[in-house]
Amino acid sequence: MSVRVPAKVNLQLAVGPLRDDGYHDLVNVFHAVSLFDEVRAVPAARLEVSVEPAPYSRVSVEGVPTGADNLAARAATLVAARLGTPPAVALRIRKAIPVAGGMAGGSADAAAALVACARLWDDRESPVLSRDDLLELAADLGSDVPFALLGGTAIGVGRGERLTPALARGTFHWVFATAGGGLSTPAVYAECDRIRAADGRAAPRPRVSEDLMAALATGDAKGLGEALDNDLQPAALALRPSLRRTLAAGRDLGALGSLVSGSGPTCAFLAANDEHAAELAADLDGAGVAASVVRASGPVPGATLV
Ligand SMILES: C[C@@](CO)(OP(=O)(O)O)[C@H](O)COP(=O)(O)OP(=O)(O)OC[C@H]1O[C@@H](n2ccc(N)nc2=O)[C@H](O)[C@@H]1O
Ligand SMILES: Nc1ncnc2c1ncn2[C@@H]1O[C@H](COP(=O)(O)OP(=O)(O)O)[C@@H](O)[C@H]1O
Repeated sequence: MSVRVPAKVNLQLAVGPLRDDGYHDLVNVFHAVSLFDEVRAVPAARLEVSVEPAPYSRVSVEGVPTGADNLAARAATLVAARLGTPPAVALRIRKAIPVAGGMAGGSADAAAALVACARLWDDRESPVLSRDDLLELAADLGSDVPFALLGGTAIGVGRGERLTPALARGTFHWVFATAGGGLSTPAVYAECDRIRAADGRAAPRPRVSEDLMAALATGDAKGLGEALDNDLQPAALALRPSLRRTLAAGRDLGALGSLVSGSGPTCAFLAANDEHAAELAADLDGAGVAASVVRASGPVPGATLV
């Protein structure tokens, strides 16, 4: 059982105030891009996890847990518990999504494991677990996991787990600049709170950008580039100042828009078309402002059996 699952970039990440439960209310416009992890689920005596870079990928998998705390292993355990079966599976993860890069690679692997294990253990004719059940299990695993199941382009509210698909026309072409070493998501949210407190600014109520929605609905890459917005970006830049140079290089090289993806440190650049993306990727690579440069397009579907 093999499942392919995409990375995401956040087209808009509007962060509201810190809630009592430690999370922030968001408007999170997710966009799935064609950079894929693959999770293979093979029946085994007990739960096992292995993690390796995907062929031709330059992703470092150092530090990714291979025990019960791997998000894919947690997903398998949840599915097994719901179906009353032992979690007897070996999960073979091949990563092309940067680790701790703000592209939700761990969440992607969790979504892939949910789909693979449900397929392995659930009744094919009359499944116990519906699509909604899987979305619920996904939300228990993490705020970004439901979107990795859904894919496409979608607006997430609440913690980011309550999704509505967004109308999007055509294909958008992206270039991603990865950084050596990740950023911790909780640390970036905490830095965002700290900066806001120091500025004496109350967090505004998050709202969807109308300009962004219009650009998506009409397939307007230039409009989309101008509407990209991430409230976590100042915090990511404070924690990793070198990203300023990366973003500036992309802008100078003619990207239609640039931003830090989610909590970073991966930077995303929007190109006008495929050819422009190829040029931009080569130029960014030459500028020496990133650990690696990869191209991808979106939207693409969520976790899919292959
Ligand atoms: C920032 C975003 C943007 O899509 O993604 P990444 O850049 O990490 O991929 C997400 O909000 C990350 O979602 P995810 O990585 O699933 O986070 P979770 O496991 O649910 O939460 C990890 C921690 O992030 C913080 N968190 C997460 C979501 C949210 N709405 N408010 C928060 O404050 C909390 O400190 C929480 O303890
Ligand atoms: N399958 C997995 N792949 C990647 N990281 C994982 C996985 N399971 C658990 N983790 C842990 O989650 C952390 C965040 O991973 P990731 O989802 O790649 O980043 P981000 O939240 O920035 O998108 C990693 O540093 C790692 O310790």
